[in-house]
Amino acid sequence: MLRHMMRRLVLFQGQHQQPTFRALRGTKMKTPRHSPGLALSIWTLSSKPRDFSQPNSSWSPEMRKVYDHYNALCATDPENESEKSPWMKLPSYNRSIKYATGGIHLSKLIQAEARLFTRNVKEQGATFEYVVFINKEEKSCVCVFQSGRLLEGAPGHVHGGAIATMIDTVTGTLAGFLSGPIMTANLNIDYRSPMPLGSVVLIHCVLDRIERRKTYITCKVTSADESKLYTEATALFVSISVGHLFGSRS
Ligand SMILES: CCCCCCCCCCCCCCCC(=O)SCCNC(=O)CCNC(=O)[C@H](O)C(C)(C)COP(=O)(O)OP(=O)(O)OC[C@H]1O[C@@H](n2cnc3c(N)ncnc32)[C@H](O)[C@@H]1OP(=O)(O)O
Repeated sequence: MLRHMMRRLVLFQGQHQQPTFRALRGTKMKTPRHSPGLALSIWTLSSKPRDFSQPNSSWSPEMRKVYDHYNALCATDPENESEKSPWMKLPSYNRSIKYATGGIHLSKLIQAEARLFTRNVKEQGATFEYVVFINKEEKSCVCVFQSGRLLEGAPGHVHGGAIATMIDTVTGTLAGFLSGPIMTANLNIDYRSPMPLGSVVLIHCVLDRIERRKTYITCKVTSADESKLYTEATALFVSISVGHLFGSRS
């Protein structure tokens, strides 16, 4: 049954689509088309998992302020309803499989105890608090990230591995949004200044280019007011078939 359901995963290509999923009848898995168009993966069942990117009591006033700023950009102007905002807030689940409609059911069948690295601690605010906003027209995104006390590296500062995790997550989210199922093939990071623990930073990512199965993303991490540069990175994601994750490359 599981194999049958996995076979029904297909890719959906369409400019300016909201991240909703649609039942398709294809039985063969397809690899994504490699244009900068937006691509989303789909399953056939439907259900709504918990969105971890909603504001919570651990958020500092600064985190809330920046979130409110980008959230407002997502709203459609009531005086010009025909013009939809290019910005959208992405939901955030505790397993990537849950992005697919029906994924909440599959997540109970496939390694039910597994959790996304960045969403695996119950205590709010202790590790990674973040929200990703995508700009569909610019093929870019901004992540508002507040680091928690359990992410310490150098005293009082965020661990470089935690920063790398967030860069991988946000560049990977943009690449996945644009190109469908992908895996990180290469990540280059320059740490420019130490990031204070507990601070709110912005992770800005933009599509550099897509070449065949390769999606290249560039990334900058700055302070919330964008005056200070913390980190710069480039990332390469390679499109995969779902079979790549389940032992078959067909
Ligand atoms: C609304 C929905 C939004 C979506 C919302 C999703 C949200 C969800 C949140 C979580 C987001 C987390 C994102 C984290 C994602 C990981 O962290 S993934 C974990 C870390 N990565 C891995 O474990 C990958 C391990 N490596 C592999 O599996 C394989 O090496 C790869 C990367 C799939 C490539 O293997 P392959 O498919 O056999 O491809 P291959 O033919 O070797 O290479 C294809 C092309 O890529 C090039 N290439 C491959 N590797 C490299 C490399 N290292 N350097 C340079 N070039 C390379 C090749 O030269 C080739 O180039 P061309 O010939 O086309 O020019």
